[in-house]
Amino acid sequence: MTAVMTHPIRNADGRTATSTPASERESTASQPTRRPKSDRANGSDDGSITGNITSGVTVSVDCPAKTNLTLEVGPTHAEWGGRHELDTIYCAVGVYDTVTASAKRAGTGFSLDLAGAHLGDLAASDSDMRRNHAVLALFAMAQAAGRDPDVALTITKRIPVGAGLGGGSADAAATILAVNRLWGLGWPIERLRGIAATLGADMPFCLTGGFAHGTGYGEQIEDIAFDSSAGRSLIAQGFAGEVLIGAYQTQLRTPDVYRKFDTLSAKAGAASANRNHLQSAAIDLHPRSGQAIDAAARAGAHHAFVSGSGPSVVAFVADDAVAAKVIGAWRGDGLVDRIIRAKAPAKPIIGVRQ
Ligand SMILES: C[C@](O)(CO)[C@H](O)COP(=O)(O)OP(=O)(O)OC[C@H]1O[C@@H](n2ccc(N)nc2=O)[C@H](O)[C@@H]1O
Ligand SMILES: Nc1ncnc2c1ncn2[C@@H]1O[C@H](COP(=O)(O)OP(=O)(O)OP(=O)(O)O)[C@@H](O)[C@H]1O
Repeated sequence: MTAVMTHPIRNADGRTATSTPASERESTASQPTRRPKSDRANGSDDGSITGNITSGVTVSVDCPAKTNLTLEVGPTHAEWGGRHELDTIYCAVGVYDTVTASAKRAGTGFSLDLAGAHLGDLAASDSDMRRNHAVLALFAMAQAAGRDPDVALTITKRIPVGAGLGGGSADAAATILAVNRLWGLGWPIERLRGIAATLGADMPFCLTGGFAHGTGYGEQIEDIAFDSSAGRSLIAQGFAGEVLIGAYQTQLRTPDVYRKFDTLSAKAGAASANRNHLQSAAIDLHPRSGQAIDAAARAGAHHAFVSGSGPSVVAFVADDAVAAKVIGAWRGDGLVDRIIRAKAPAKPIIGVRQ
């Protein structure tokens, strides 16, 4: 489904919606795991080039999904809106949403065109495009830059929605990177992270991807270079290479999973034994995720766990033979609804075309 929503900022009534023909939906669905083509020739990954390059330019950002290789959940903090203290190792996984941004005529506001075969609750008729994470990111950038958000955004979604894979955060991060380039702002990544942190815990990480250590409520990011000792250690432990994502039609709401975590922790009175402290809560809410983890482990996956707040399951596999066994187990017993193959760790890719 493709929805086109137009919200001129000075005239909030201009809202239209259209449907995409089935043939187009299929073509989107047929390439969910392919690494997108990119044009890296125009600058670095952080979008840090300067100059006024708005007119006739389309900036395209392919932003990967995220998972958490470890996720330790601490106490809540009132000053973070009741969010929990976290200590996490983020890893970007190479299933990419593509966000494009191009300038619109001054004063005409933004538009959002959303495409993809698996849009989850974004496809609901009452879904408010003004609350889309990409649009919130556009507005935050416009406010910070003192500009009107006269930008046409398109999002091709491949990251499952409400799946614990940070899809909304990826789209917001992609929008921030795209607008930084489109408007020729050339702001460094630290400044972009500050803006992203006002929007969500995962968004600062999604600006750069790869591996990173996250603290605070998840927004304090320390990159882990692949060739650092921490990066080499993660790779040696098997947290790199081929990844299988077991995805579901069911979405889990992140606040519900944290709430369940709080309830379970209060009952158990002890920290979780899992690398992902939210895993038991996600499995409690969605038992098939637990069955898929067990099956992947039996089939020989290096690591299999709930991704973030779930319900998706991520399995790192050493080679095609193990991948085939995991896929066979998942399909044979109907333990997941959809399987996506990807590589990790991944990085956002920025392209510019005239
Ligand atoms: C589960 C993770 O994806 C792991 O990286 C994140 O903790 C959630 O990231 P996110 O969706 O970007 O989080 P936010 O949009 O900031 O918060 C959504 C909701 O998740 C819960 N939340 C999130 C982050 C955090 N450190 N503690 C929380 O309790 C809160 O209920 C919050 O209202
Ligand atoms: N661009 C977007 N992509 C996906 N979801 C979005 C987007 N904008 C808003 N949302 C809403 O955000 C909610 C969470 O979707 P998302 O795919 O980001 O989940 P998630 O990966 O579980 O999030 P996280 O793990 O970061 O908490 C959904 O209910 C969805 O409607």
